[in-house]
Amino acid sequence: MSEVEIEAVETLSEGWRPLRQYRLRQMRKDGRRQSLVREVYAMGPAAAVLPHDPHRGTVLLIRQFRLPALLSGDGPRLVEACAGLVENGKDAATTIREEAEQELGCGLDALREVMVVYSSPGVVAEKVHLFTAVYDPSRRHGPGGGLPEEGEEIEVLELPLAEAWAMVERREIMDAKTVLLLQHLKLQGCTNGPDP
Ligand SMILES: Nc1nc2c(ncn2[C@@H]2O[C@H](COP(=O)(O)OP(=O)(O)O[C@H]3O[C@H](CO)[C@@H](O)[C@H](O)[C@@H]3O)[C@@H](O)[C@H]2O)c(=O)[nH]1
Ligand SMILES: [Mg+2]
Repeated sequence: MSEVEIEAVETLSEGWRPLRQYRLRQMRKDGRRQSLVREVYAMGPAAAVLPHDPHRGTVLLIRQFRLPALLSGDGPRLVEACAGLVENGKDAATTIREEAEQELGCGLDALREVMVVYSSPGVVAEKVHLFTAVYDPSRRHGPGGGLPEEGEEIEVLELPLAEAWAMVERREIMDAKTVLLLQHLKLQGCTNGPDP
């Protein structure tokens, strides 16, 4: 008998993404088995990128409407790294280049995958691929803004890395993937590293 046995799966909701309830048997460390019921929001992978200009020490971020943040007493707009859901058989790198075009109006140069993180592993199956990228101001060819037909209204922010980090400390940036990427860049220095 394996460590986890799923006995039944029920789809509770077929909304934007399915919400499923799992009934399972799980082995504890002492060998005893316990029955559990767990609900999981069935999200696929996602990707996020923090573009930085090593010559000017700046980063590109976005500000967009986020209902869950509003419901938790913040928002209604959060400052975040550009991000998107990985769909239609694309890989994370292709997805994030397209999202950068749509949301930031910017082409990306060297792209580096620095981490893969679960965004909320107790509830959501989503893994987020976190990238840094070098950008040059000459690659900013449009206003960005996202897809109005999907309700997106995205403001692009270009800030010195030090100012973005000060916003984390003032709790003006509270999105986990964005904090991780800013911290990574702060630790490694806003330099122009080679492609992997
Ligand atoms: N969250 C959510 N989005 C919806 C829904 N219906 C439509 N959408 C739209 O689906 C699009 C998703 O846009 P992407 O750019 O692909 O994703 P993202 O919102 O930037 O992705 C980020 O948020 C996700 C949660 O919504 C995260 O899962 C992901 O990691 C990332 O942080 C948005 O236009 C959003 O408005 C809904 O019920 N829920
Ligand atoms: Mg997005």
